[in-house]
This record gives sequence, structure tokens and C-alpha cells, in this order.
Amino acid sequence: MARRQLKFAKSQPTPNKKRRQTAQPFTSSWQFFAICVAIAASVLYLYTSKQPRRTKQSAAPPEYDFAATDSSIFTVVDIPGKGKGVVAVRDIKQGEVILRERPLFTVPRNINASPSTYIANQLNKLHDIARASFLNLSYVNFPAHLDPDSSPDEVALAIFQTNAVMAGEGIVGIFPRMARLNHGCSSAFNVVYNWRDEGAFLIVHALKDIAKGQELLTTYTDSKRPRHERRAYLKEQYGFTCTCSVCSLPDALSQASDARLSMISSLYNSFARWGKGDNDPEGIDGIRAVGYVREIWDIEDEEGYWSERGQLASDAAWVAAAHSDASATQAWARKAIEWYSYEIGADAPQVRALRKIAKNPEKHQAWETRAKLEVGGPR
Ligand SMILES: C[S@@+](CC[C@H](N)C(=O)[O-])C[C@H]1O[C@@H](n2cnc3c(N)ncnc32)[C@H](O)[C@@H]1O
Repeated sequence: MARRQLKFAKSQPTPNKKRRQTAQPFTSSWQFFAICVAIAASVLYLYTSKQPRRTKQSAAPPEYDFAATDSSIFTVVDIPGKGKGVVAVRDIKQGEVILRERPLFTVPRNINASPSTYIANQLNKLHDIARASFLNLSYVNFPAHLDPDSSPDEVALAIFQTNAVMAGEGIVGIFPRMARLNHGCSSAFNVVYNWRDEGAFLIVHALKDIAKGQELLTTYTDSKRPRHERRAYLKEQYGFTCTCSVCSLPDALSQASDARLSMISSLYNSFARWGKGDNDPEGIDGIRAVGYVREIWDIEDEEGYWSERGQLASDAAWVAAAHSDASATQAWARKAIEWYSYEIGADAPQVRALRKIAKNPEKHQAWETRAKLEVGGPR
């Protein structure tokens, strides 16, 4: 795209300085009008005759024409030790939309064909600009016995494996703009991406306030795992040793962070026991369940881990509704709306549903499905 524009700019006519210098003043209004029309017509002719032809092959579909919108919020730059990465060009507020993007192409998780043949076929169907944006992406884990120059299908597969993300149930897709986001663990990642079935696009939100110049980081793994597990996974799947602000903590602080993260995971498991029901010996009541949610929240505050809170508060609203605790249902629904809005957007279907629950808690589908109990709201 950029190269094409550069070529076009070079072929613009240079202004005719001599003619401009010798132009005479207008003697009447009709002459003025006639000259204006003539100028407008020639400007229009020059403009249209220099535009690339809008044939199927040369016009970029609007979703790939991203520079105009993204340049006001982030830029893609070289980041030492990471290849390319995304940096904020202005302060970004928590909950702001960073980008929306449609997939270049998608691949079902289970396919019968060989993955490299499947991807090569998908690439052949793409517009040339879109294909170039795919081939420009980085890749790791390329088989050592192959030569990239003579194995284009294997290169495409490696690019796909390094950059593909979920694009719906059982589907993965390629999003060349979001694919420039590097990874950070627990408190280090500051943006989150989500697939929207409604509209079929990926949306990236700022999970935290991000200062101008700061790198935008997402997470490639379950960041609630301890450092050695996260690092081993990232090394194997993505070919790098993570040195994010959490992974590079001194040992004592890193151990404290790991302890918090494993406590969060264990509390999530304890919370899930509510789902076993009242009659199961391992089941827990709503008061304990909501107590676990509050504990998770507190430890996450200490750790700086803010992701998945919309879902967590929404689950607490479910428990409260099941026990017919109207005020707790409303309070957790409001909490869920707040945090979902940061992470998946205030216009997401989950938020729309929760707004109805915040108004009419009795309309919750779990209402009165368990014994009546005051479970309590968020702190
Ligand atoms: C999806 S791409 C991200 C964009 C990539 N840096 C690029 O240049 O296009 C994933 C690759 O980026 C690099 N990467 C991502 N996060 C990193 C990090 N925290 N430290 C070092 N390299 C990282 C790794 O090479 C990884 O395989």
C-alpha cells in the first residue's frame, strides 16, 4: 500500500510556476466563473486520471485500509529483542478501542487437508495487498532442515502458527494489525482482544490507562501460571524468553507474584464448586462462593491482574440471582458492566444483557434456582 502511494505521488505533475506568474486579474464576474469551472474540471481530470484503477485486483477492501484510523492511536515500530511491536502515540484511556479488524482469512481448528496446503489455498484467494500483509508478518519455529526461500508453503504455515488467534468457536484467523502486539504476563499486559460473532470482527481494548510512548502488550497465554511455566510455554510456542516486567522481577518479588497467581487460580477452582449444587459433598453455598470472588478481586488488585473481571462479576451475579438476592445481583451486574466495558466494550452483547439484569434482577435466567440466601455484593 505504502509503495503504491509513493509511486503515485512521484508521478504528480509539478506546478507550472511560469504560467501562474503571468496570470492576469479578472475583468468580470462571468470570466471569474468560467475560469473557476475550468480550474475545477482540470483538477478533477488530473485527480481521476492519476488514481489507480478501481478494479477488483488493485483496490484494497476498506478493512485493510487501516493506516488512516490507527495512526492516531498507535504506531508499529522496531522493538529491540522483539522484532516489531505496537506503541501508543498518545495517552490511551482504560476501555478505549484500540482497533477493530476483520480476518484476512480464517481456518477451522479441525481440517482434513494438510494445513500448509489449506493455508496456501487461502492465500491464493487474497487480494495482493492482503497477501503481502500476511507474508510480512514474523514467524518462529521454522523447520531447521528446510530453506525458507524454497519452501513458501511452509513459511506461510509458520507465519500462521505464530500469528493466528481465535476467530469464533473452533475457528482461528489472521489479523495482521493486531498480530504486531507483543506479549506481557499478568500485570504487564495492557490490552485485550476479543472476537465479536456479531459483526464478525476482532476488537482490541485498553485494559488499563496507557501512557504515550508505552508499548501495547497483550497476553499469549494463561498469565495466572507461575513464571517458569509461562516462560517454558512462550519459548516453545513463540520462540522467546519472556523478559516482561513480571518475568524480570527479582526472585523474591517473582515468587510473591507466583504465589498470588496460583492463589487466584486455586480460588477460581474453589468458586467453581458452587456449580456442583447443594447436595454434592464438594458443593459450596452462595455465601462462600461470593466470598471467593471477593478474595480473587483483592489478590488481583495486589498483583495488578485486571483481566477477566467482567466475566467474574457476571458469574457472581449469576450466583446471587440463583439465591434470589436482588440487590447483590444488581451490584454484581453493575460491576460486570463496568469491567466488561473496559475489556470487551460497552456495546458487547454481554453488557447489553447485564444492563437488563441490573434493572430487573428477577429476569436473570438463574433466578430462584437455589435456596433463598443473602450472598452479598462486591466490596
Ligand atoms: C504475534 S508476533 C508479535 C509481533 C512480532 N514481534 C513482529 O515482529 O511481528 C509473535 C512474535 O513476537 C515476538 N515476541 C512477542 N512478545 C515478545 C516478548 N515479550 N519478548 C520477545 N519477543 C516477543 C516473538 O518472536 C513471537 O514469536
